[in-house]
Amino acid sequence: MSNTNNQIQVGGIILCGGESLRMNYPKVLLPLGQELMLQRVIRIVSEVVSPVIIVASRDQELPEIPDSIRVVYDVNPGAGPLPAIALGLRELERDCQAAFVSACDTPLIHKDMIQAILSKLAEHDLAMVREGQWYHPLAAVYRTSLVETIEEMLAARIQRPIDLAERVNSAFLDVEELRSIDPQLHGLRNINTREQYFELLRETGLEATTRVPFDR
Ligand SMILES: Nc1nc2c(ncn2[C@@H]2O[C@H](COP(=O)(O)OP(=O)(O)OP(=O)(O)O)[C@@H](O)[C@H]2O)c(=O)[nH]1
Repeated sequence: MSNTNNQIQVGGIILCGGESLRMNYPKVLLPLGQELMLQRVIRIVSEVVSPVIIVASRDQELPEIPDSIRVVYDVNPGAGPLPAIALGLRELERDCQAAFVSACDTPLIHKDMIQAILSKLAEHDLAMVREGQWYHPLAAVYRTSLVETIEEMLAARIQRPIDLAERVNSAFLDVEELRSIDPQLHGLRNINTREQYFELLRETGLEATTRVPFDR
């Protein structure tokens, strides 16, 4: 397992405190074969970085997760990704110089994509996937030293991760570059609706081994 980037320690932060409104079912608990969605994302992210922490909402149900995975809870539930990222960076700052940040709803995330993002960091403060005019702040690596800047932004009610990317020394991994290792960009595909979930089960062949918790 490699968890360093130019000799720095890189941890992982998985955000899972969203409301899952479009799914109308907790995404972290969605079965995918023998695993639940969050268990799968934890497994894959943990293959590349360590330690891995979860940022959750205090009242949400979580699946069983390995003892090595710490869970921290949103201070203001539903405040969105940037406060959750700040919380995760604070939690990791003693052990790590940077953290790979992921959503919990990108089940096809893979090792090669995470490593490609980490390799963009070099001397930058942040490395993020860019898709045309869109950015993927939850497919990105952030230095833990950014936490003060993020907290200042939040205090000024600036909440968009892209505003952070524009303020600091950022590197971008263009999706076209990513296509050389992941032509369909599976690693970025997020599952928000039941339709997308069923499509995923069909396309991956997981349908046969998955006990779906709601009617089709
Ligand atoms: N800890 C934490 N995670 C969040 C928060 N908001 C979103 N996330 C996570 O960020 C990722 C992307 O979230 P969205 O795509 O907006 O999904 P969502 O909020 O879960 O679902 P919708 O309610 O359908 O929008 C998911 O992994 C969410 O769990 C938050 O306020 N706190």
